Amino acid sequence: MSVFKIKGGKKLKGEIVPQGAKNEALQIVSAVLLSAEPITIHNIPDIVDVNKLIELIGDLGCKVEKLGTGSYRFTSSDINMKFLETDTYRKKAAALRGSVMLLGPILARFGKASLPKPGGDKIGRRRLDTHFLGFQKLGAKFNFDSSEHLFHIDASELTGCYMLLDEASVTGTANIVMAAVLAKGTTTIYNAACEPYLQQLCMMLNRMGAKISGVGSNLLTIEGVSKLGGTEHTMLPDMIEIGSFIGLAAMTQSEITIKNCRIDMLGIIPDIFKRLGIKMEFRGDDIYIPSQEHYEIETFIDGSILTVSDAPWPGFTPDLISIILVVATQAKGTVLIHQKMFESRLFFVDKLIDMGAQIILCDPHRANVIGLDRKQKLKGIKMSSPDIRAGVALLIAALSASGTSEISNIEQIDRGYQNIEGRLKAIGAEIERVSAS
Ligand SMILES: CC(=O)N[C@H]1[C@@H](OP(=O)(O)OP(=O)(O)OC[C@H]2O[C@@H](n3ccc(=O)[nH]c3=O)[C@H](O)[C@@H]2O)O[C@H](CO)[C@@H](O)[C@@H]1O
Ligand SMILES: C=C(OP(=O)(O)O)C(=O)O
Repeated sequence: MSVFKIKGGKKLKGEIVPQGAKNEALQIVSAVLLSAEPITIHNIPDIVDVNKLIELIGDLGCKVEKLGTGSYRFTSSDINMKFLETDTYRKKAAALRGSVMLLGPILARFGKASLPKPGGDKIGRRRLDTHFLGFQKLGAKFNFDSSEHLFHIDASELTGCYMLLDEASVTGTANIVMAAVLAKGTTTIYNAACEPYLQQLCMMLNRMGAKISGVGSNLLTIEGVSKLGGTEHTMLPDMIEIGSFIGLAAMTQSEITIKNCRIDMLGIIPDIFKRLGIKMEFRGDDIYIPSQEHYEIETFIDGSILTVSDAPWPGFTPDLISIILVVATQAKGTVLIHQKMFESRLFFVDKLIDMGAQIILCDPHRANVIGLDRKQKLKGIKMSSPDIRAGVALLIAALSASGTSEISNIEQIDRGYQNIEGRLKAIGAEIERVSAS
C-alpha cells in the first residue's frame, strides 16, 4: 500500500502527453478474442486495470506479445474455455469491472460463458441488466448463481434482432455489439451508447470484417458475419485524462500544453471547462492552457446559476464531474454540480470541505460549489481516495493547496492513470509515492 505525499502551492509548467484511453482499451482488448487472427494494438495505457485484463486474456490462452511501449500483438487462435471454470479466473475477473466485456466475444465465438460479479469503482449501484437483457434478446439464456456469485450464460446460437436498450450503457453496448457481430442475421440496437470508445471499437470491428453501420449514433445496425480477421488499431488519447489536466492547470495556475489531444473527438468537454471561465487555445491538435490567476463561472443566458450535469455521450461524461467540481472550488462564482448517473460519487466533497472549500452537498447527486476566487487557498490534509476520479480530483486539490497533503488508497488512481507522479514531476510538481507507514 502506498500513499502520495504532495507539497502543494507550486505552479507547474510544461508539456504533458495523455495516455491511451483506459475505457477504450478495456473494450478493444476484450475484442481481440473475436478472431483467431493476430490483432496489433498501439497506445495501450500501462495501467492496472488494462494490465489485469491483458493478463486475464493471456490466461485464457490468447497469445500476447509485447512489441514495444504500448504496442501488443494478440492472437486468440487457441482459447482454453476450461479456464473459465477455475478459481483463478473467478478471482481475477471479479477484481475488474472491465472483465464483463469478455462475455460478448466469448459468447459470440464459443457459445457459452460465465462471469463473477465484476469489480470496479464503488460509486453507487452499477447494474448489468443492459448487458444480460441484450444477450437474452440475441437468444442467450442466463442465470445468476447467488451462492457462487456467478453469472452463467448459454448461447449456442445467437440470432440478430431489434432491441431498444433500457439505458445507453457504455460497456453494455460494447458487449452486445461484440456478441452481435458473429450472430446470425441483423441486429439493430437503439439507444446504443456512442462514446468515442464505442466508435473506436466499431471501427476496429469493421476493419476485422464486421458490418456495423450507424457508428457514432445511438442506432447501430449490425449484419452478422461468420468470421472476423485480424487488424491493427491505435487507441485514442484518454479524454478523461485530458479533462483532468485542463482542471489541474486551472487550479494550480499553471501554463500547460496537453499534446496530441484528438480535439475532434473530445465532444463537449473543452466547452464545459470554458464555462467555468478557463481559457484555452487549440494549437493544432494540442491544447494550451495559460496560467490564470482568476477564472469566472458563466451563468446561464438568463442570468441563473450554471448547472453542470452528466449525460450519455454526446453529453458531458460522468467521469469528469469530480474534476469539474474541484476546479470550481477556486473559481469566481457558483455552480451546481449534478452527478446524475452515480449515487456515491460526490461523497468525496467532505475532504474538499475539510481543505477549506465552500461546498454544500445537497443530496448524493448534487453539490453546490461557491468558488473561493483564490481569496483563500485550500489547505493540505490527509485523505483517502474513494474512487479513481475523486482520487485525481483530490490530487489536483492537494497540488493547489498550501502545505502538505497525503492521499492514501492510491491504487484507485493507479487503475486509470499511468505513472501519474512521474508525469506530474516532469512539469514541476512535488509529489512522492511512499509506502504507507
Ligand atoms: C470501463 C468503462 O467503460 N467504464 C465507464 C462506463 O461504465 P459502465 O459501462 O459500467 O456504465 P454504464 O454506461 O452502464 O452506466 C453506469 C450507470 O449509470 C446509469 N445510467 C447509465 C446510462 C444512462 O443513460 N442513464 C443512467 O442512469 C446506470 O444505472 C448505470 O449503472 O460508463 C460509465 C458512464 O459513462 C463511466 O462512468 C465508466 O467510466
Ligand atoms: C468509473 C470508472 O471506471 P470503472 O468503470 O472501471 O469503474 C472510470 O473510469 O471513471
